[in-house]
Amino acid sequence: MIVLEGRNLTKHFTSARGPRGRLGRRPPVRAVEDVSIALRAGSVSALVGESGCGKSTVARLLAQVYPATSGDLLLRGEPVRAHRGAAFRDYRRQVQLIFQDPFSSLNPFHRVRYHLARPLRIHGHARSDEQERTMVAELLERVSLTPVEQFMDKLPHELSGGQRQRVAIARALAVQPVALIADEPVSMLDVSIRLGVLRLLEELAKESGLALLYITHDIASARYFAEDITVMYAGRLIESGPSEALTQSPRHPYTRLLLESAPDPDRVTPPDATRHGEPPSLIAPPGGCRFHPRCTVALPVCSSEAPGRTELGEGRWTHCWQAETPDPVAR
Ligand SMILES: Nc1ncnc2c1ncn2[C@@H]1O[C@H](COP(=O)(O)OP(=O)(O)OP(=O)(O)O)[C@@H](O)[C@H]1O
Repeated sequence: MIVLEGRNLTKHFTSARGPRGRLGRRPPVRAVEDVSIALRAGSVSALVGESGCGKSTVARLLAQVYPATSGDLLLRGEPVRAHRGAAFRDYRRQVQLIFQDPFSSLNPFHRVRYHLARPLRIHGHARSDEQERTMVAELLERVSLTPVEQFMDKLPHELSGGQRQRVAIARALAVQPVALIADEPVSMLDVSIRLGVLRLLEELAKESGLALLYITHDIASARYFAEDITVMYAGRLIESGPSEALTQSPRHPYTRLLLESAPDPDRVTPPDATRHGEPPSLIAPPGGCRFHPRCTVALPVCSSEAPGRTELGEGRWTHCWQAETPDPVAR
């Protein structure tokens, strides 16, 4: 069941720097253009792309941290219209965000107990002190911070990075959301503990029926954890499909580049993500397909017209003029 859906989401920011145009206005940063994405109950989806491609902006649009320039949100199939008031607050409760840096999202002066009890109180889930204590303990157990008594009264700085991220996850769960958007949730954590936090998120999605969006620059981890992957480049979606199929036979040259650049223990020479150049500016993105200046198999049409969406069957699609060519790179 689709829990949360963004349809044709577009976000243009007013840029604070750069030259002004003829009317004295600065051109907008076209951070997100025409992004459609659907999250399913009990399922992990991944949104993958390089730094600056607009992933965090998509996360914030889905969580309604700020409004979209255009496009629609649907929660359980119902269009979301409230941008303030009780219905808006309820939406913000149901769609929770987990950030990259758990330290900055926890108040350094408050103990773990406070961080978890506060949302329980605000949303009326705990009606007595005793119920609150029980619920805080349950939340800590759900994120495997046990024995719970050891963690209740800790301050954020007394916890490891992984433990802090688990507290942030528990806090998000406290308000009983239907969707969780995890924006690079492990990229600031020690490599040795990343797997544990990702497994926890996966378990929570499966057991609690949460719809989980895992946002990452690391397509290798997305392949491992997510059922489906959507790839983003310079503000636009370029390819999507079931993780295994997409990573086994990528159809967009950019997805192929991402896979080639991903860490691979069997490869002798180190990968070079910038082999085909750098991502473009989002103030003046290239015309046509935004990837064409970096694409090794670009055709003349790629620089003049943006490719529409080609359905490839079995839940796969891509935006590429050569979508139907089996392997344009190998030609
Ligand atoms: N509030 C803002 N005002 C102006 N420009 C912004 C704002 N937020 C993001 N941008 C710009 O929008 C583009 C996309 O940023 P975003 O943070 O969504 O990318 P990202 O893929 O999440 O990158 P990273 O992984 O580095 O966070 C960038 O060019 C960024 O500078």
